[in-house]
Amino acid sequence: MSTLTVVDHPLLKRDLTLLRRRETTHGQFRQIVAEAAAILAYEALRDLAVEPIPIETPLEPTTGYRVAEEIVVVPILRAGLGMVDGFVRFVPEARVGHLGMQRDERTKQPVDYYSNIPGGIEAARVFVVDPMLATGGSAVQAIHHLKAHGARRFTFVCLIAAPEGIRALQEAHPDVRIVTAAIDRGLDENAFIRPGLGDAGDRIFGTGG
Ligand SMILES: O=P(O)(O)OC[C@H]1O[C@H](OP(=O)(O)OP(=O)(O)O)[C@H](O)[C@@H]1O
Ligand SMILES: O=c1cc[nH]c(=O)[nH]1
Ligand SMILES: [Mg+2]
Repeated sequence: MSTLTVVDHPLLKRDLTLLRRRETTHGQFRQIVAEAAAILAYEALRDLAVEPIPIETPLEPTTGYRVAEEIVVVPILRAGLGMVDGFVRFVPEARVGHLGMQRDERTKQPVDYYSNIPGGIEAARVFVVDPMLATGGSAVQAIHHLKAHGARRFTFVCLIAAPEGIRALQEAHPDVRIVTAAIDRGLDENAFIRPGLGDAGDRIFGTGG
């Protein structure tokens, strides 16, 4: 079974509180999502492989380290886009793929509308980012799609997960590590996470009225 990490950090608790609050503007929301994503990235990248390299300080030769793995970050559009900058600030060499998916409001099933996956993904560490893991349908389908492109090593990074989404993702893809800032109570009749933060995409981009 995959590992599930709930990142416990005081700044993340503060950020999540601001994201949940109704009165937070979309400008503030976007900035806070990026900051929270950076804190999550710090934890998600904890086991990144590094290799020793010889370097010279101004005083003498010594041994340094460089990242020894290919990294691919894949946001699930739209809302996942809000997490990319926070994530890649630690790994500027990462490639970024894009997967466009939108939940059908009636069926709650994800509908694919875009895919652009970088080559060489077979050997890469793939970090799929999306603020919300609700039913899990979007995450499950995204990872099926990436596996069909040859990807093998995954971490799914989100801000808020519902227990239903965690179960669905773990059942469909037991090999995928999940990193989240919070696990909420559950889904409502519209498959929205409660207490949640509302529609993440609309709140990041200022859409939805
Ligand atoms: O776990 P699920 O039940 O699949 O729900 C989660 C998905 O719903 C939201 O995207 P949405 O479909 O609202 O698209 P958007 O990012 O364009 O707003 C969210 O960003 C996830 O991708
Ligand atoms: O609570 C939810 C569920 C799906 N998508 C969101 O943006 N929020
Ligand atoms: Mg949305």
